Amino acid sequence: MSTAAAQAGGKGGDMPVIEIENLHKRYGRHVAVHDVSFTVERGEIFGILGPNGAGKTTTVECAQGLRTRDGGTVRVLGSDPATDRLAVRRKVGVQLQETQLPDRMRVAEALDLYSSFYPDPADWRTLLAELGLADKADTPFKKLSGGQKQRLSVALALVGNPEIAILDELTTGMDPQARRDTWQLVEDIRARGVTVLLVTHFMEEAERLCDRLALIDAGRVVAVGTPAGLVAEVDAEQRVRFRPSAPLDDRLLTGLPEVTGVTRTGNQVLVTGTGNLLHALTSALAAQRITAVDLRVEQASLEDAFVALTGRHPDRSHRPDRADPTSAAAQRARQ
Ligand SMILES: Nc1ncnc2c1ncn2[C@@H]1O[C@H](COP(=O)(O)OP(=O)(O)OP(=O)(O)O)[C@@H](O)[C@H]1O
Repeated sequence: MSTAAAQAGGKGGDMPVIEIENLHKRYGRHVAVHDVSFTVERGEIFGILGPNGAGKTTTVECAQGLRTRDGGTVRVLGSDPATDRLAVRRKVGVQLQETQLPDRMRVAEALDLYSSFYPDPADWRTLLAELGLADKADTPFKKLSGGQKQRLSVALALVGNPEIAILDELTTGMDPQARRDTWQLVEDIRARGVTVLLVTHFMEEAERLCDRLALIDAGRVVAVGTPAGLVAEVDAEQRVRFRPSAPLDDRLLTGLPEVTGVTRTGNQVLVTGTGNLLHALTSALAAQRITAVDLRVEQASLEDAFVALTGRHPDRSHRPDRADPTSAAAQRARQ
């Protein structure tokens, strides 16, 4: 393990690398970020999770000094990005939502250019090899596949040897395999000793990658915690799914105090409830000599927690197509 990675492992005692307190940002009369506060510790993968338009990108853009905040305080590695933008930019690698390089620019040219912005750039050839792009140095940008473009954008974010990498919707538009490969990439970035601030609207991504996350909805932080901690905070219903081995009268189940609902799909029964649901259910079935075939207990997920906290599904409210002309990114590009 590198020294940086070893340092990254020790979270206790260090000052947070990012501190955001009561951040407020308006675009004209529209309040994009009402009140956002969270801190990111050195060496963690910290997620900002929320639906389309929640204010995630605005928040990280304020942290990078790309946007001027209207209220609150922001400290990144001890500096205020609003007044000390250069210091922040040198230490923070940014993978933009939609990296667009000139079509004909070759991978090596792009990396040379980005390297020239930093006082102590990484050896980009090593970086390319690590990202599986070693043989693409002479390839023009437009000839890269979607996944290769994404990896190049990660290389560009890392070429300045940053202490923090901000990754915004890194896996949007990827197929499941490419998404999994990219998750590995994010873990590799952290293993290099880089703190990762990850913006996402994918539950599974947040649950799988993030040490801690802030759930953001409509410009406000709804909760901050570990994925497991957030799930535990919400007293979500338990769900048990099975096929009865013999005809079953629903009233046998609905009569149990632990059961709050019974629904059927084909020959499958889904029982929701609280307390010691599984025990109550299997005992009641056993008394009727009925076996629960293919019995599955479904754990509450981060999605359940999000829905319980906000009443909304973060994935569903997100547009599938980032080229949507009404999208926040498109609006930003026009301004
Ligand atoms: N430049 C801008 N001018 C006006 N309104 C904007 C601008 N940028 C963002 N907004 C609005 O501010 C709100 C927050 O947008 P933001 O992009 O920060 O959200 P987000 O959570 O990152 O969503 P997305 O996934 O679409 O990027 C949205 O209502 C958006 O339409």
